[in-house]
Amino acid sequence: SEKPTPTSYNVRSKSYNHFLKHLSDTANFNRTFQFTIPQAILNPSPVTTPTLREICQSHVPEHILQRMEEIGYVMPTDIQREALPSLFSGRDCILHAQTGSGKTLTYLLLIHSLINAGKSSVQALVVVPTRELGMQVTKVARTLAAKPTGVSGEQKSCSIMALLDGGTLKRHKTWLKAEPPTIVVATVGSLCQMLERHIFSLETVQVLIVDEVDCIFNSSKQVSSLRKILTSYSSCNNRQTVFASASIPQHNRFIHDSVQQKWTKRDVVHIHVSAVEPMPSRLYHRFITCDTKRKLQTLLSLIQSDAPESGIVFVAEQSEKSKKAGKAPSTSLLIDFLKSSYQGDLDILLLEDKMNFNSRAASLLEVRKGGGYLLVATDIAARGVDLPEMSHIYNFDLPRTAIDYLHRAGRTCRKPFSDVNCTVTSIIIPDERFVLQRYENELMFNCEELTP
Ligand SMILES: Nc1ncnc2c1ncn2[C@@H]1O[C@H](COP(=O)(O)OP(=O)(O)OP(=O)(O)O)[C@@H](O)[C@H]1O
Repeated sequence: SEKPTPTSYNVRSKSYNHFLKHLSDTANFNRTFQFTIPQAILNPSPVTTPTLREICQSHVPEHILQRMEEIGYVMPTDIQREALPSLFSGRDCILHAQTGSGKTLTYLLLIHSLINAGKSSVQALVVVPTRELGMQVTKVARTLAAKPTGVSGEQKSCSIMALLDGGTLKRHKTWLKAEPPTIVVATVGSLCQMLERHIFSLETVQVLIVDEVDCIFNSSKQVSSLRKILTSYSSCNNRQTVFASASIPQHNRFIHDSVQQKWTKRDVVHIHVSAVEPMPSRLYHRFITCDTKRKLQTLLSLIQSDAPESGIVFVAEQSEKSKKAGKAPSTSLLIDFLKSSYQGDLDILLLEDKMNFNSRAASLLEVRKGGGYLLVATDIAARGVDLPEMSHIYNFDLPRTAIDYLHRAGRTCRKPFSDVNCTVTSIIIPDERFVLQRYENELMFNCEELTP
């Protein structure tokens, strides 16, 4: 008998349709080639998109479906439409789709199709790379699990624990002993600590999600812990495993490794939406060149002329060399400069790795209140954080890699079904033009030059 092998689906994007149209034009013009495109591709019969309810109907409990609609999730995004049937069939899955495409709701609906809130055991685990993303996933999960308005009933709603770096593990220990939560959202470090101390086990976990999986596998600090979680503390045969990210470099290699290393089962399915368009098409990319000394002033002029609804100014983390030289970090310089020179209405906030956890949480709480702020941040804000009001991204320092560019840019354009355009502007020195060009080639986008 044949062994099942990984499957890869590429969901056709707009550009691919353009390509087909081009082929068809060429074929009609140059008939001697007898080149025909099947009618089913050229004129596909109109298909009505099923609603999220229709996709989830026989899998997800009714109160969750009601709640989902109450929040405003009615029609599925592409990744939800493509992935949910495979997920409900029980297959392990790699969710690979643009930033802001709705991967979180996709895996939360899977979780609700599998868990039983009446049972007192940890049944679902979501592993994330940062505390910030963990806080956000927990919030979305709790919002979805809350009782819909007007529904009283005796039904027990599931409890969700956030087990994140910087939290008080003592309180979690008591909670886990008294009544284990149904879903745990955890950062790799905190989870491993709990598992190593035998405070809880993954024996009862039916579904394990790893969000921003490439980010975790890229970090030498986190990778060995994640391997232990996937293979020593649990087995892929006893759970359904889902990996999610907008970027999975060398994904064929990654899928191969996932099977070889037993992170997933052999028949893992790779669902890749918008394979030829890695970033949302509503994003407008620009760059402006100036010398290092003019960067602050250039940023200020841009902010004043753009008047963003909300924006993030991304700054590189301070290098060891600069720290040793006793220099102030760029984040502090930038915050001081903006506070003293910016005359507009936006609140200026800071989010960086070296802030203590309470200050980080306070900054995030502030930005989640809605628009009207300018967040100066390191790449800690670049992964997964969902701020739907965000209209402008400024790369004060160019990201280190094309993948980092993609995730920074992806903090905008986060309203599915919206046609509002958002802008990413990189402030570069002349030598960096070549680097930005490389990102443009790799991510297939076009960056327009602004003249000062
Ligand atoms: N079916 C839907 N209808 C309307 N809005 C949706 C739907 N699904 C998700 N959203 C909204 O889309 C936004 C982006 O979703 P989400 O944070 O899950 O994106 P993501 O794919 O995880 O992005 P990233 O890769 O950046 O983490 C959220 O504000 C979410 O509420």
